[in-house]
Amino acid sequence: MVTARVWVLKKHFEGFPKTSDFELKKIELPNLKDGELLLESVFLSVDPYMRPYSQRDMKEGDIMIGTQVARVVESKNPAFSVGAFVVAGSGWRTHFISDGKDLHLLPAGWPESLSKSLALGTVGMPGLTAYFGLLEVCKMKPGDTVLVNAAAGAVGSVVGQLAKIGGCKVVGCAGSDDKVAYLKKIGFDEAFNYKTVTSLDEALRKASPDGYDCFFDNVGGEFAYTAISQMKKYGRIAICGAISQYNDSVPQKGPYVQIPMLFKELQMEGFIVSRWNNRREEGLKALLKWVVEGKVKCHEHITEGFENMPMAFIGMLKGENLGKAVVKV
Ligand SMILES: NC(=O)C1=CN([C@@H]2O[C@H](COP(=O)(O)OP(=O)(O)OC[C@H]3O[C@@H](n4cnc5c(N)ncnc54)[C@H](OP(=O)(O)O)[C@@H]3O)[C@@H](O)[C@H]2O)C=CC1
Ligand SMILES: CCCCCCC/C=C/C=O
Repeated sequence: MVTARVWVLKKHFEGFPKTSDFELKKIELPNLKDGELLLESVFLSVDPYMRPYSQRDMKEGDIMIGTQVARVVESKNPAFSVGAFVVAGSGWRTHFISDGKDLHLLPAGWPESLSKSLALGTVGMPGLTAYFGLLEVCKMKPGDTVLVNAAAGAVGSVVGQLAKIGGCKVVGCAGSDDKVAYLKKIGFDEAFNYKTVTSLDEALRKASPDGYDCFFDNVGGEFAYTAISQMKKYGRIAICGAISQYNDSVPQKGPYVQIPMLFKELQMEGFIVSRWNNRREEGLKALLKWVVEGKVKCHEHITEGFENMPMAFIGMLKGENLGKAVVKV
C-alpha cells in the first residue's frame, strides 16, 4: 500500500492566494489493476493559470490542478516500463495511479545530461506557448521588433530567444534588475525593469523609437494599454496571459484600446496553447533541438520539497522566479 501526499484547495482564493487556502492531506492508494501503473512525482510545475483556472474549474476540497514529471515505480501496463519518465497532468500529488491514457513520454532524443524538469518549462507547455504564440499568433517575421513582458519568466524568456532566432529585434521587461541583466545575457537587444522606470511610455519609446510590430502580452492591464499605444501600423498582438489581473476581486477599468487598435489597424488575438495539441511533437522537437544546440538557454527557479508547493506557487505569482518555477519533490 502506498500513501500519497496531496495538496487540496481548502478555500477559493480571494485576491492574492495565501498558504492558508491550501491543505496537505494523505491518501492511501489501492493496489494496481491490469493496465494501470503507479507513478511518483519527481518535479511539479507551479503556473499562473492555476489562479484563474482554480476559480473556474475547481471546488473547495479538490486536489490542486497541475502537471508533473513522474517516474513509473510499478507497472501493469505493457506500454510503460518501470523507471520510465513521463509528463502527467495529475495535480499536486506525490504519487498517483494512471491507466496510461494521458501520459506523455519525454520527447525522443532527450539527453541524459538534460534535467527532466525542463519538460515542464522550455521543452514543455510554456515553451510551446512561446513557439505557437510567436509563429501562429504574432506571425513574426525577420526584421520585426518584438516586445514581451514577464520576459524573464518561463514563457517570456523563450519568446525572446525564439524571436532572436527568427531574426527579430527583441525588447523585454521584467520586475527586477537581476532579471534585466539575465535578459541581456540571453540576447535580448533591450531590457528594462518596469517597476523602477519613471515612465513606462518613455521606456518603451526609448527601447524602440519606431514602435513595435509584435507584442507578446503576458501581463495585460495598464501595461498592455501603454504598449498597444506604441504599436506600428498593422502590428500584431498575442494575448497570452493577463497576470496583472488574475488576483483582482474587482475587474480593472480602462484605459481602453479601441483608438490605437482602430487607427493603427492592429490585430489582437487571445490564444490557449492547447489549440495546437496536434502539433505538440513538432514544437517539442524544435525546442529540444535549440536547447541541445545551446541556442535557447534555460533557467529554473527550483523550490525543494513537496510541502513547499503553496509557497512556490505564491512566490511565482509575486515574481520571485527567474525562469520556470518548479518544485522538486
Ligand atoms: N495562453 C496560454 O496558453 C498560456 C498562457 N500563459 C500565461 O503566460 C504568462 C506567463 O506565464 P509563465 O511564463 O508560466 O509565468 P512566469 O514564469 O513568467 O511567472 C510569472 C511572472 O509574472 C510576473 N508578474 C506577476 N505579477 C505581475 C504584474 N502585476 N505585472 C507584471 N508582471 C507580473 C512576474 O515577473 P516580474 O518579476 O517580471 O514581475 C512573475 O515572475 C502568464 O500570464 C500565464 O497565464 C502561460 C502558459 C500558457
Ligand atoms: C492542466 C494543464 C493546463 C494547461 C493550460 C495552460 C493554459 C494557460 C492559460 C493561461 O495561463
